Amino acid sequence: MSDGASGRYQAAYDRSLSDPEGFWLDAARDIDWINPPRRALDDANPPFYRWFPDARLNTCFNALDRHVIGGRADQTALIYDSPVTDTRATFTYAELLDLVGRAAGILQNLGVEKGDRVVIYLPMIPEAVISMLACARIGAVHSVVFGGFAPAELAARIDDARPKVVITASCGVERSRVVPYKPLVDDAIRQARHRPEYVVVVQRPQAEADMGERDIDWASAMRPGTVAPAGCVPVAATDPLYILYTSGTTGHPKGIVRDNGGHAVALRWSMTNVFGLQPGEVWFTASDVGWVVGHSYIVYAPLLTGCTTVLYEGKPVGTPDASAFWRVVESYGAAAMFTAPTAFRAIKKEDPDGTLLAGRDLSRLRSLFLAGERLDPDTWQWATDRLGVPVVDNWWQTETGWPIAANLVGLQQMPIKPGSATMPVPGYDVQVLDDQGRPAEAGQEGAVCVRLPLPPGTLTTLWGDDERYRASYLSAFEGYYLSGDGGYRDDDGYVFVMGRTDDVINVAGHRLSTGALEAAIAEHPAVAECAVIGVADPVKGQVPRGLVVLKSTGDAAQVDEQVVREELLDLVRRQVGAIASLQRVDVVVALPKTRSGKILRRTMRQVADGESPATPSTIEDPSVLDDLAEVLRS
Ligand SMILES: CCC(=O)SCCNC(=O)CCNC(=O)[C@H](O)C(C)(C)COP(=O)(O)OP(=O)(O)OC[C@H]1O[C@@H](n2cnc3c(N)ncnc32)[C@H](O)[C@@H]1OP(=O)(O)O
Repeated sequence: MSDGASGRYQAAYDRSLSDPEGFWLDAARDIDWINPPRRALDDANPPFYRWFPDARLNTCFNALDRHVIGGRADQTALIYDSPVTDTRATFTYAELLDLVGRAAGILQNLGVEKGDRVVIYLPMIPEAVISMLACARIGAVHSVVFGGFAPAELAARIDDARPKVVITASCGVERSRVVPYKPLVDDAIRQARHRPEYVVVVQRPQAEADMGERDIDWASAMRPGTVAPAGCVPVAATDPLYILYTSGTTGHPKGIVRDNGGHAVALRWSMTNVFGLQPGEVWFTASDVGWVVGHSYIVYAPLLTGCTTVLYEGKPVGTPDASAFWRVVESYGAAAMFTAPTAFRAIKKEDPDGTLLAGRDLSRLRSLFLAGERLDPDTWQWATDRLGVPVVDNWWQTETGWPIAANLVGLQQMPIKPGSATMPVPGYDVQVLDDQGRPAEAGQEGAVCVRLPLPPGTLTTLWGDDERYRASYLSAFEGYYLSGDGGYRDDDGYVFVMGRTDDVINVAGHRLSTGALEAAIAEHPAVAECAVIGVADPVKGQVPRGLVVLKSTGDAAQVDEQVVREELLDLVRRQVGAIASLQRVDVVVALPKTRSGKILRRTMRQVADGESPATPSTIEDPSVLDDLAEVLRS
């Protein structure tokens, strides 16, 4: 081990694995409990572990009420900064508590009770934060769906979560267009088998929505005096706080279940020990509340810590230019910022010399954190040179909810190695395993796994599907959580994560299933077979590319290939969403497959990325791959 992995970090890490009870019961002291935990881990039913099994709390109380009671009533809790609507607003802890209490009261009046689900399909507006906390306040389970998903994807989530209420807005505002959300919700409910009882609508002036019988106007319902604020409903630490859907290898999304108690303890601990933030400081995460980074580090962790959090409705470039982030950091005196590498690649492309930083006072910024996809060394170097603060890569997933590997600047900053997320975070016993499940040598690539039990705050199961949870994550290697990412650890124990080992792709930090994109393409009547692969892109990391084989008989045989290509691009946008837009579609004669019929997507991706992979020994017909090489490399 290098000096970097000694001292405070190593002591905390070792204790977290040798004495998880003591470690996490100590961390739990930073949370206000109704019944404090006497035990940390319940391991009576492996592989289903539960944290703080005898404790009760309310997550919203910890995020709001206790700060108001404890003297932060007049401190800004939330800053809303929206360059796309030219709006800025601030909410103190007392104001946010008042709004959340009223929103929770509305939900209760609509019959939402502890354990009921509420789907939230909102853009980056304060009502998104208010709605999440309102659910937490009454013990309801929220499921936020990213606004870039199309109605069919929203419908799949509605059918799985079976919400009593959907909360939406009349529209979202993108860089160059207004996206009406309400018609998308109406369409999704038409497509879904489950019928939510009510849709609560935040009307925005950029595009007002038509209201129907089941629709409730947010502003009228929230008017002071109209609704009694709801109090905090006690829940078990093991009760679900939220479901967040993520892409798996098939088209059917996986509902990650997060509990209340483990989540509150882990996020509060991470905010100070991983990210180095203290109560009262300003924190800026540029992501979306529809992703786990938004859940954990726009909403819950900063508010559980008593920080001020920035909710930014804009882009890194184009709203209005590549100085947008610097303006926000300067305006609010952010102590740290968190975003995805793709955002920095976009800024670097627009302003390679960082000229737009000139004259900006970023003196309060101590660190920049980047996660959501691999941080390439070039982008790390560019950000480090321009900002002059530690640029900290951290690796984690929707499933874990908080970092698995990071440079823990709050606990002990370690030397940075570009391309590495640094060391495993306390609580995570990270192991790289070879095909046979044996520990890989230092420097040898393998499957990045975490020995069970996972620490508090990580997924407890998949919503309504324990068996899929087991099959997806726990069956590859007995006693380990399979992350789905490949990578290695070097001689110093540093973790290098290189990318997915399955058919999940990462486009601009958005995790997408090639299966979902292929399902959309397969709906076209002229398509006989198809494959989607993620190919390297200098800004978005990866972009999806389609390869289709057309039917050779019947009406479909007469189609114009160019027309089909355009229809397929449109079909994917309509079925999955704009974030999944195919970079291009090629019509090919055949797709390379194994003798058992599995399409060789990984091999095609490697060829498309300019690599020369060995032809797999299981290939059915090597000439198919040879014939495709030119198309893939084009
Ligand atoms: C560690 C755990 C995790 O991994 S959690 C996931 C972390 N990932 C992230 O935080 C995502 C980071 N990426 C981003 O924030 C964006 O991609 C950034 C970098 C800002 C670029 O945004 P943008 O230029 O819009 O490109 P994009 O590829 O995201 O979008 C493509 C098309 O989709 C649209 N879109 C996007 N968001 C929405 C939305 N909320 N509602 C409606 N539409 C949306 C965009 O407008 C864009 O459309 P178009 O193709 O231009 O017509």
